[in-house]
Amino acid sequence: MTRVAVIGANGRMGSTSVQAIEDSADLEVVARIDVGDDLAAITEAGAHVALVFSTPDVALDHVRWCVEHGIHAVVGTSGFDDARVASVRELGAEHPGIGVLVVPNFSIGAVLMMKFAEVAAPFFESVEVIEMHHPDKVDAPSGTATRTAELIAAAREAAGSAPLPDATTDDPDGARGAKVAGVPVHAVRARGFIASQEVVLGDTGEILSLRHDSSTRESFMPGVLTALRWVSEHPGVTVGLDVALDL
Ligand SMILES: NC(=O)C1=CN([C@@H]2O[C@H](COP(=O)(O)OP(=O)(O)OC[C@H]3O[C@@H](n4cnc5c(N)ncnc54)[C@H](OP(=O)(O)O)[C@@H]3O)[C@@H](O)[C@H]2O)C=CC1
Ligand SMILES: O=C(O)C1=N[C@H](C(=O)O)C[C@H](O)C1
Repeated sequence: MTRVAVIGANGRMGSTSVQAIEDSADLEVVARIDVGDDLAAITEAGAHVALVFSTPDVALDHVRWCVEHGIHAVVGTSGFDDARVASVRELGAEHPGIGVLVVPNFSIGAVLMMKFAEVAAPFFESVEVIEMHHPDKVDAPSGTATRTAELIAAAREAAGSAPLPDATTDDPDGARGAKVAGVPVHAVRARGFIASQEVVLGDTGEILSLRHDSSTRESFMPGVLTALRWVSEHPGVTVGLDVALDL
């Protein structure tokens, strides 16, 4: 049995993950950490792997604590940007046996949507990302949208694509969205959504829409379990579930 500590265990994703881990045959929850709990409970419980679903303001501290204490970490918290990844990578060099897997989105469908967007991006003149989430989400744009925009930008740069066409000169209220790696990203927050994203690719006379919807948090659980099984066998810092899925 792989012994798992869940950090942010009382939250929406933490509590759903606790249930999924308990329902699996080969993983067990040995520590449930939330606000006010001492992280020492993780080592005292003999955890092998920590699943981090705490809030973006504290997740880096949690991951660093895990690496320093010889615990592999799967990071689900959003906002884990390049600077945070670099900080963990630097720390990880002092703990070479430890694996850290940062996963912007655990849903297999969302991972495929990001991959399809990366493949398609150089073939279209225009591309924009629209992400839609529940209004209790604290960060925008979503980690998924940020990762998607970065993958799109890298694919277009590698292919030598032209800049995205846009004649807008007057946009005092930011109606054209945030620019992530140069790609427009639009964030919707509305009751009824869990997590959705549409990548709109346009060229003369055609539009390709790549849309993914998670309507329950259970949609993330196969990816969470895959990541927990994968991480201890893969030392170093890895970004994206696509790597663990051999995509
Ligand atoms: N990678 C993926 O596929 C997915 C990622 N996410 C991301 O996961 C993160 C969590 O999302 P969600 O579960 O909806 O959010 P929640 O706010 O429901 O859960 C976060 C939990 O972390 C707790 N927490 C806050 N500070 C600490 C601390 N210092 N120590 C321990 N626990 C702490 C919170 O407690 P309290 O409420 O008391 O502050 C809360 O219980 C977000 O960044 C979200 O974007 C979400 C869905 C899928
Ligand atoms: O907060 C959420 O709910 C989600 N957060 C992640 C993100 O920011 O991309 C993953 C998913 O979109 C749900």
